[in-house]
Amino acid sequence: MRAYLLLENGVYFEGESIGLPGETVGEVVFNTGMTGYQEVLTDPSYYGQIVTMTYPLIGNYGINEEDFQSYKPHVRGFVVREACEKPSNFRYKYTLDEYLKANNIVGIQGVDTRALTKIIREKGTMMGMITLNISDIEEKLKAIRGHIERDHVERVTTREVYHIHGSGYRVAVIDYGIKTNIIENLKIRGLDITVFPARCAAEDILDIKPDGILLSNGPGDPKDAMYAVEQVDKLIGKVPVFGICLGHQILSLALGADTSKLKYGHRGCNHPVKDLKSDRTYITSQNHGYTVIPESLPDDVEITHININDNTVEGIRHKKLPVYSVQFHPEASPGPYDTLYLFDVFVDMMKRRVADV
Ligand SMILES: NC(=O)CC[C@H](N)C(=O)O
Repeated sequence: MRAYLLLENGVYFEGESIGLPGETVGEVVFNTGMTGYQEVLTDPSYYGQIVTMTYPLIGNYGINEEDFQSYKPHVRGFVVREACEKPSNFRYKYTLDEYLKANNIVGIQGVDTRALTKIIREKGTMMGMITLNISDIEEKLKAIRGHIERDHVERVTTREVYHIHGSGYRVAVIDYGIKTNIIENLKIRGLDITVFPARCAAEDILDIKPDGILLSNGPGDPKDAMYAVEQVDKLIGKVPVFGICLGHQILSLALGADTSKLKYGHRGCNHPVKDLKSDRTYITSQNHGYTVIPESLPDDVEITHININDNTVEGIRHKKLPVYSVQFHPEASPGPYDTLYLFDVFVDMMKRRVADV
């Protein structure tokens, strides 16, 4: 079946429908990972976005039961050059097309994803639509341009508080749209985990007497989650706080800094990030469209990591309090394990604090 990807500037691409044959509107972004499409599909941070993969063959190792980053796909739409119909992998359970169909995700293949990516790189991220016909293009452009969403985090956060028993330090996790592998990395370290919804109150978190607090990744503009910023502000200085991606942005806002939108974001598995203290460069997994403005950081907060490609802020730390965060994804999934040690830094902070008290 024929399908189209229509961009808000009127440019469109013709292709073939994959997944649910239908119509969908979202922010069109690109991911440069050569693998990891299953993790990308199910990462809640992509909620509301039509994701295009720049690697031309997607689905070649299928979809398995082990690599999901949440219980369902959260992308608004999926764009590929070629969707592989005959995957080959011992873990493979579903083809990409089967998985998209089973989860009502609209997709398109046969798109010149290189040309599409060049447009986004030149003009910046824009809204778009996957649709089965473009006969009434003006109407569709109106729908695309008028599409506004502001409650991304509330759509993906947990509804209820839940607990995962562990024998180690007690960690409160605020779920803004958390990826499974972040929880997995806390579990591996034996931590006792309580996960709270995004709209939880700081008092409820402090009630469980946590040894540390983790602020998760999540979708959308951090400034749409000012309710979260207000609560995090009350938590700073109480116990160690570790922020990842959206958690890093929310923490930065709570510390008094400001954020802005990047032209086309960082999404992929090979973004070089320099740890300014050790002077080492790590290869990181990234998925973000917003960034912390360096000049806006208060004096008592220092930049710990920068992106080597564009010098944007990739990590911060409070100079006196046990508070730090990173813009990239130390939990990988997809991507390299270079920065898993950041979870050990968190455990160390809790250890030192407990020893101090
Ligand atoms: N992965 C994330 O947590 C993304 C953070 C935020 N939604 C951004 O796009 O910048």
